[in-house]
Amino acid sequence: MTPTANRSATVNSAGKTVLITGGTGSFGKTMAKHLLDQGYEQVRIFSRDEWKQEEMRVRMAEPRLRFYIGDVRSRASVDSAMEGVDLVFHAAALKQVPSCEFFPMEAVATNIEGSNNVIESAIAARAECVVCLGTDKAVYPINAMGMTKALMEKVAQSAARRLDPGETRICSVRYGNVMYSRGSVIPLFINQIREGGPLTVTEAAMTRFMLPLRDSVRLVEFAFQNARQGDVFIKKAAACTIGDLIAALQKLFGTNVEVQSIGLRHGEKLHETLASLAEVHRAEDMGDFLRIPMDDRDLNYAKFFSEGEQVSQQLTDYDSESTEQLNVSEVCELLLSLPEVREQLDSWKSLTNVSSTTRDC
Ligand SMILES: O=c1ccn([C@@H]2O[C@H](COP(=O)(O)OP(=O)(O)O[C@H]3O[C@H](CO)[C@@H](O)[C@H](O)[C@H]3O)[C@@H](O)[C@H]2O)c(=O)[nH]1
Repeated sequence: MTPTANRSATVNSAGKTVLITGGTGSFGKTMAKHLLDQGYEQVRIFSRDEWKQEEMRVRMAEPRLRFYIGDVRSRASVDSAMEGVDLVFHAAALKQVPSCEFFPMEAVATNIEGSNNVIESAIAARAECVVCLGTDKAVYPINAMGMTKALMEKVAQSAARRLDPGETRICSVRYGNVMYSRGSVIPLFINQIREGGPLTVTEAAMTRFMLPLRDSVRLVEFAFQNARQGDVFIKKAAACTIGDLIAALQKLFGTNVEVQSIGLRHGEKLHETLASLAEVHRAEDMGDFLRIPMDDRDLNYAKFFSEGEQVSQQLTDYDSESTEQLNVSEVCELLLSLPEVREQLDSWKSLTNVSSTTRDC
């Protein structure tokens, strides 16, 4: 990989309309606020849950925000929100590993067919760019969530391959665990600490990439500013073990609650991979980001045979075991940079009168 400078094309937000599918989730809410701050003309939130939309409407009280009830599984409902849209951030998905294991066809319907609906609708409406939000679990996938998100990338690239220059640009991003996202382990552990334990650990040696929500917004923004047809972007990220995450939380909250081992859940990996060796080989190093270009050969493989790719022996997968590892103090620092964790700590301190904790990590 040869590093190139970060290119951040300046984006003219004036007069632009953005559609965010799954817009009431953690990513959607943060991205919507960011886009409004950037001066976008209209931000459309597309999702299934009217109550979450109502909450967001009241809390943000912003006339440039528009709400559309719909489901990516229904092309008609996507089409009705797509008219006049310039940029699409496709975040709607089934993301919980265990539930996708038990209901794989639901994951197929939302993550694959739903993504196809969003992409085809955007192309038909002549949108400028679609960014599909993916996951590290799509690389060497072993669970239904990762498999369906891997196929979302393939659907995006097959559409990208048939488009002409000047038509809608289709790209994807992959990221690892978003810290404090809904249903994820950090809010779960904090809750368990507040209730006096036990902390349920699957496997202390497991590693996960740790990405603050603000970095997922940066990644998506970087993607639409820099995407060429069919690209996949990742943001370089540090990782830590789940054991160190627990140690950091105990340290911050000044507790020593019992830790109970529950074993790996269905479809879990010990370590996650953001880019496979073959992808690292093709990737363009863009500073904090990697661009993985799509393989744009057509079906006529024979003519490329003599140019077959050689993968260097020195390269490895870009995974959560070999990336930069955070120690307990560094995990504390990262946790303290999250407003949600600081809020939890403040209320915990006022409840317990514990003055120990935090800033001495
Ligand atoms: O009670 C628990 C629950 C989880 N874990 C571990 O904590 C880590 C993180 O778990 P979790 O926050 O549930 O995330 P993942 O299962 O890794 O998947 C998340 O991260 C993905 C990106 O990699 C997203 O796409 C998914 O939506 C999101 O659920 C994993 O190692 C789990 O084994 C525990 O130790 N104890």
